[in-house]
Amino acid sequence: MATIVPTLFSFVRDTYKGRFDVDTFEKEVARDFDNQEIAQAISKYEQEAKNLRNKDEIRKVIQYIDLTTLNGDDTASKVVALAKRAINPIPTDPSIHCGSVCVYPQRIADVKKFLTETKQTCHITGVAGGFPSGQYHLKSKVLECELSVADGATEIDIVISRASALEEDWKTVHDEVLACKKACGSAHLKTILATGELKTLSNVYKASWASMLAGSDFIKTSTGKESVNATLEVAYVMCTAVKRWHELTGQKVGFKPAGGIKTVDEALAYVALVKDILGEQWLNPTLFRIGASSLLDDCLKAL
Ligand SMILES: O=C[C@H](O)COP(=O)(O)O
Repeated sequence: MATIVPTLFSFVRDTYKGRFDVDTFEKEVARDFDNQEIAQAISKYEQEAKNLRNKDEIRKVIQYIDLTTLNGDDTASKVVALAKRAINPIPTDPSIHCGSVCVYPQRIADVKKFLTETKQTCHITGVAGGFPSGQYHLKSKVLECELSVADGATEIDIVISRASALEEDWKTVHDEVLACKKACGSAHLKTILATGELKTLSNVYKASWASMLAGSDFIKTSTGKESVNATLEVAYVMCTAVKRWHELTGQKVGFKPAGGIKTVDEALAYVALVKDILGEQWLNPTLFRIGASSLLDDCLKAL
């Protein structure tokens, strides 16, 4: 029975793939969150982070990192230096690699060229689809995904339309993610909810659900450009949605907190949260990443 139920749900999901039924969606996402319960869970995760702080866990954190630079003054030499760091973040231990190197679309080809010339491998994440605001025509979002994959990105981080989310137009949120998913081909799609702009936890849950329905391989909290980025509170809500999705479909969607995570202690609190809500099986770079530009520095200091 345990295996039949996910199979049946997978059948239902696949039958309706690409179609968004508003009534079914509203029924599934109608739920409240108990702020007190979330606050208690968060203080437990912060406490557990202190217990987790050891060299083995820090090495694991390094492997979760999507090592990021997303600046207007990024150049080929800067992203190549970052890729070298992502491939060998601990100079004395060549067995450890970051999850990926994460750059703007115009810099993807620079990283790809370096990897080809040096015969090295590393996942390349390209932010695309109107990153960071999402305030662009769908055609250009889709084109950006296609061009990024053509340049060598193996993973694409897109943003949802916050305008549509705030207008409760979840069908448009879903349909845009679906269009980008198709444009990504075999590249993994991580969908950024930009939770700091979604106003309510209920919207965070709905945005998570619409993104997973549209085929996202990961859901990600933030771009790093909002005034409020990753928080344990939104992580709790997003992982609850990922858990529910897994119960219904048998599919494991990844989770990526990103933006403002700078210290080992902060990163380990997310590790404790994922372990508690989704289980140990999520704690590997296939299902858990941390988007961060400076976290690696603190990890190396702590080793
Ligand atoms: O996706 C990754 C974020 O943009 C990184 O944000 P951060 O610079 O605050 O670490």
